[in-house]
Amino acid sequence: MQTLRTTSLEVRDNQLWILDQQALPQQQNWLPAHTVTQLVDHIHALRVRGAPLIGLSASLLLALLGEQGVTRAALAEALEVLRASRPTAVNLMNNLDRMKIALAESDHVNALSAEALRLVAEDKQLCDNIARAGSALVKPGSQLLTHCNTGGLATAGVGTALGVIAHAHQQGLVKSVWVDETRPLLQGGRLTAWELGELHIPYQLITDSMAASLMARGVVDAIWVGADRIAANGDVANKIGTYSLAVLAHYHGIPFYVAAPHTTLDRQCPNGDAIPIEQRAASEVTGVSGSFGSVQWAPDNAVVFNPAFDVTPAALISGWVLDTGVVTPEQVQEGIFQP
Ligand SMILES: CSC[C@@H](O)[C@@H](O)C(=O)COP(=O)(O)O
Repeated sequence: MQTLRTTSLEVRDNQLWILDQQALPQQQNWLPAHTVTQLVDHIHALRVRGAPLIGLSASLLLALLGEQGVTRAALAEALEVLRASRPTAVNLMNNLDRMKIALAESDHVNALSAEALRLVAEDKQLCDNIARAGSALVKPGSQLLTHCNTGGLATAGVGTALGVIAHAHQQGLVKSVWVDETRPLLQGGRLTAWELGELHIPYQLITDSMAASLMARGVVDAIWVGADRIAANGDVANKIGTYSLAVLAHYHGIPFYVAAPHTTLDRQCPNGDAIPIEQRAASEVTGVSGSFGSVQWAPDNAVVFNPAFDVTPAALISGWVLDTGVVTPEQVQEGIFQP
């Protein structure tokens, strides 16, 4: 396969490499993702993360394994192992459905490579389209708030919600960005803060619990988040804490926008209740770990509940900004996402 490089994925010497998103921003470590076991391990540990990126990494690895002569039966098995690596982000399943069709072709090796490269190129384009569509909603001088990480690290392009913010900033529309640190794994504090710094976009990092008081003070003009799955009724699963922001935005009369590519849509999923929510290890809540080591503050026997995502009901969303344009609440009510 040709050499390829995105912010956090690289194909070099016919092997896949990933930028370790758990070590960022203190360390920029490129790690091998040469086998299914390695990639699944990276995905579980969130070294590879973000809805679009998970799907793209899995597709590229399958294509590379095909080129290395792995049998069609073993590739089919690998595809299912990768599909099961994380349950909530539907981009993984949607991308792998396309890879499965390629795997069934007579020249499956070339078909897999072509499809994986197409998925990467498409994702880049989808991000650009989202950025353009979304920035038209940003008012001049805006102070925006975002949650988790939805930038170039999480996609093959400029990102989704963060892509909108970056594009709007280029147009001179953004005054500054409030970055939720995003407990428990700190994707905001580690990754979004780093990406905004690289892009020279003014930001202030806050703990998640500070968002309400900022809204009350009138210093948040709009909230922009990404999505891991959009159900047919418009309900959205995204990083835990997103729902709280939507409730707060509704109370304070602040627009709440979700930016995502069409690969995040699940028309077969009727509503948010049907979205599988990943539960994660207690250790993520009892302490924190990273390139600096790990710290535990909770008692050893602390009982923990740690859902990675929550569901924001469609009624709290002001607009779904897709690569195809902005979808309004009225259109969602009329069933635009229905199968
Ligand atoms: C463009 S990324 C969109 C979502 O995947 C993002 O908002 C999110 O919730 C990521 O969660 P993560 O657990 O870090 O993979």
